[in-house]
Amino acid sequence: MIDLSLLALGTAPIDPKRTLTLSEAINELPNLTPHNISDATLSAYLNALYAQGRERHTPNISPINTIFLQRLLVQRHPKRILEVGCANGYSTLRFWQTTRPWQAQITTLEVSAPNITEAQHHFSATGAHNDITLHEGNALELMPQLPLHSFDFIFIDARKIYTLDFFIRARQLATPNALIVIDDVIKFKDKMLNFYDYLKAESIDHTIERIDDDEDGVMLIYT
Ligand SMILES: C[S@@+](CC[C@H](N)C(=O)[O-])C[C@H]1O[C@@H](n2cnc3c(N)ncnc32)[C@H](O)[C@@H]1O
Repeated sequence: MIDLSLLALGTAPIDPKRTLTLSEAINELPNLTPHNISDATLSAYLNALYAQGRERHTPNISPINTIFLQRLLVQRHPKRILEVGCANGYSTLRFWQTTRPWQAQITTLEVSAPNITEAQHHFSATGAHNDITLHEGNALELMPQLPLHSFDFIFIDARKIYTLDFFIRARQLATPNALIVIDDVIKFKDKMLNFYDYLKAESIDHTIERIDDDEDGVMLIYT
């Protein structure tokens, strides 16, 4: 388990109990250009987006996983991030929130049309659209079209049975010394057994971080 006391980021704390609805959060956006959205306002917006996602059973990264990933980003300062599977854009916006100080560019891939529409809406509402590029379609087809060796942080969180296929493509897109993070590797291990077999067969070093008690865990692979 992760020691919560180690996770302070120096940003507004995540309070998943905050009771703003998403429309209230949108109304709270200050009358500034979206790019100037404050971290506290962005946090309130994202807490509301997360709460709405829970109601709709959107499988967003959990609050503790969010903090874990944000901490990784702060440690590694990636300049070009690739995400496979953004759903409503929650995790993408958390990545953006964290990397705004050094203006990382984020590319995210999503296949579901309703999710694409929703994510684009939230990227625009927060002003993140200048730093986030959403490619629409099947990541298995999109990834080979992206520039090789160009992403220094890659987060894989799409259809679990294709984890091995995403990973093989991700390795080709990763820079030297990149970090590839694969979500849900404990909870859905049975859906990615060929991926585990591949890691073993290829002797690929990996570590698994157990994030919370419901068996949510991420795998970290350094290239
Ligand atoms: C677990 S959700 C992503 C959640 C998001 N990362 C978050 O934490 O906010 C998985 C997403 O991957 C998308 N997806 C599944 N298979 C995909 C594929 N082959 N290509 C692109 N997106 C895919 C789904 O439509 C879904 O929105």
